[in-house]
Amino acid sequence: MDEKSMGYGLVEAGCLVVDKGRIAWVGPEADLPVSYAAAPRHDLGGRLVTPGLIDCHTHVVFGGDRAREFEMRLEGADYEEIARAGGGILSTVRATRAASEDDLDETALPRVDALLAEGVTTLEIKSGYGLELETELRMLRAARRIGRERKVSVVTTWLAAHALPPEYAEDRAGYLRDVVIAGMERAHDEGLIDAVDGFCEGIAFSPEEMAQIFDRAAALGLPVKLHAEQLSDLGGAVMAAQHHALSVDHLEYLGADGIAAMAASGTVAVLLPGAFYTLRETQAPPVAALRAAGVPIALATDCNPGTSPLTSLLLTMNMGATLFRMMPSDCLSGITRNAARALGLADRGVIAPGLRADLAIWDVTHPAELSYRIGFNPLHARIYGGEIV
Ligand SMILES: O=C(O)CC[C@@H]1NC(=O)NC1=O
Ligand SMILES: [Fe+3]
Repeated sequence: MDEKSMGYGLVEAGCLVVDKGRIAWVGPEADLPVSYAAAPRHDLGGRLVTPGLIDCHTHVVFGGDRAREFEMRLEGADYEEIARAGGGILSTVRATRAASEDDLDETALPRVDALLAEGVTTLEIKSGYGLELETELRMLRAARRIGRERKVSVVTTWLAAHALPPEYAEDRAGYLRDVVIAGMERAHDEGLIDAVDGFCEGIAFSPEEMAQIFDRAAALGLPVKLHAEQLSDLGGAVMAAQHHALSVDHLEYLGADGIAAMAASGTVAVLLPGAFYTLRETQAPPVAALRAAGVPIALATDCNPGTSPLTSLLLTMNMGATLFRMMPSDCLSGITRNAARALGLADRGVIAPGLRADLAIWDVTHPAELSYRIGFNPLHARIYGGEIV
């Protein structure tokens, strides 16, 4: 089977030139320009080279864990019983509010290291477990610190519109005004956020509430993205596309109007099979309709303690193929080119001259192995900004 015909864009017997952290040239070794003939060489032994992996949707910074809740669900407890027993998002909020920046950094690093071990070179990290200003800011400082402590690019996202905290149970408008919007302005002033997100769902925030937040984000020059149509179709994707969102994420219940709006706005569909799997959801996102409409499709771990305690983009690709029927070449694009697009990053995600030399080198005989194998990591080496790390 001709691998090129499977949409990988493979270059056989290829060669690439790295200069000052950027890709200077890429192509068949036989075509290497003479000017590079004397450059120092690393023989990769014919191994597969892909762009470095990009996890474009994670909640990897948080306090505590939800393992007991996992047991309760298996014992048959429903969402209400778990909430009454102090479970759910708000149990992570309590643990995160009680955690210092050091605690948040130290507990996130093992999760981040698991992702880097599979070739991740860019990582998106959201706030959203503070639901009050100081903790939201502390989460984001921990996220920025991870980008200094590890050879990885960290992109941060404001997600105070994740859930309504108990202290605002009777005052939604006050929470949006005094925490979500005022906090977004403060985080932006401190250079702590690169984008704004929200959870648009019956148990969280409405499209109308999210539109208020997105209007303010646009005034600050911040791009937006949205968790939408995960459990129902409230029209969040249509609203997000009307606000030129970088991406809309989850999308199990996305309808034709949302697909059309995303196609028109160039918004990326970020699919999160880890949450679909953990919640034992039965409604898969409309992958074929998204492809037919030309909507770029990305995949991400959605690493979070409640619905997707997943720290493997390789397993995420396998789930995208097996659960959502995506082709392995589309799964690979979903964690490279389209994931970069979901973050608004035009300088990575593809191996091309001028782009960052963020690369992953693999011990596989066929690119499809990256989606095919379950629980096996064939990474040979990770290259970040042109350096083997
Ligand atoms: O349960 C949690 O901790 C997060 C749930 C997670 N957040 C969201 O917006 N959708 C989800 O599945
Ligand atoms: Fe999420």
